[in-house]
Amino acid sequence: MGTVVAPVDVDLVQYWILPFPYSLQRTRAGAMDINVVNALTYEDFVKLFGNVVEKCPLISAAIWSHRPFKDLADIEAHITEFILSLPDSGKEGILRCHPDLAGRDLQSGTLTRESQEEQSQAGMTTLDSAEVLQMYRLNSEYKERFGFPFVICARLNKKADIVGQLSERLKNDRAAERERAIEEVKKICRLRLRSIVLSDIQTEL
Ligand SMILES: NC(=O)N[C@H]1NC(=O)NC1=O
Repeated sequence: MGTVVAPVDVDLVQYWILPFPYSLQRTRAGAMDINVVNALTYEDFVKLFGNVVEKCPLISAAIWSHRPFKDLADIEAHITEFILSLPDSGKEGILRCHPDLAGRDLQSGTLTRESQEEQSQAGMTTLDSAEVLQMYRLNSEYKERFGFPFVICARLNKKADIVGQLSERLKNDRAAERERAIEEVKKICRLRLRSIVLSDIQTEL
């Protein structure tokens, strides 16, 4: 592991991120020790950050080349740059890696851990049967229209907002909606990154 360089006015505490065998060190103020992240092999980096964009470990594998990172924001900036450099088909590919909200993966228990937590936080796991049917119909209509699933940062939206936005965004044209959905992917990514390295800090966008 690399040398730990800490500001003089903070204590470093050991911080375990399960199931990864690393103790990332952080300051009392919550700042990540970027040196520890920069010392990760690419295998471990991808294990740790591989799902910050849902089911797209290629992105963290790609941005590992940009080490050393200055800080968490720098990692995020490289992820954003990578996503924005993709052609439209690549951006739509990223969207297609996302599970529907309240969809088949949720019903069958096959969501990723992150997505399960997010969907649960947004109330998607406690819908009644009429609400599940409503989500199914809106998701199907959306996919039929755009060819990719409706994506929204579930941790920043409650059930009613999600239904409202799903209906509203159906009115967009495909290009505008692709960009809108990628903005949501960036928000999801930002919160996932923060919860990996700053799990006790309240986050806001
Ligand atoms: N479809 C969709 O928005 N999926 C997601 N959103 C989110 O915050 N987590 C997800 O899996």
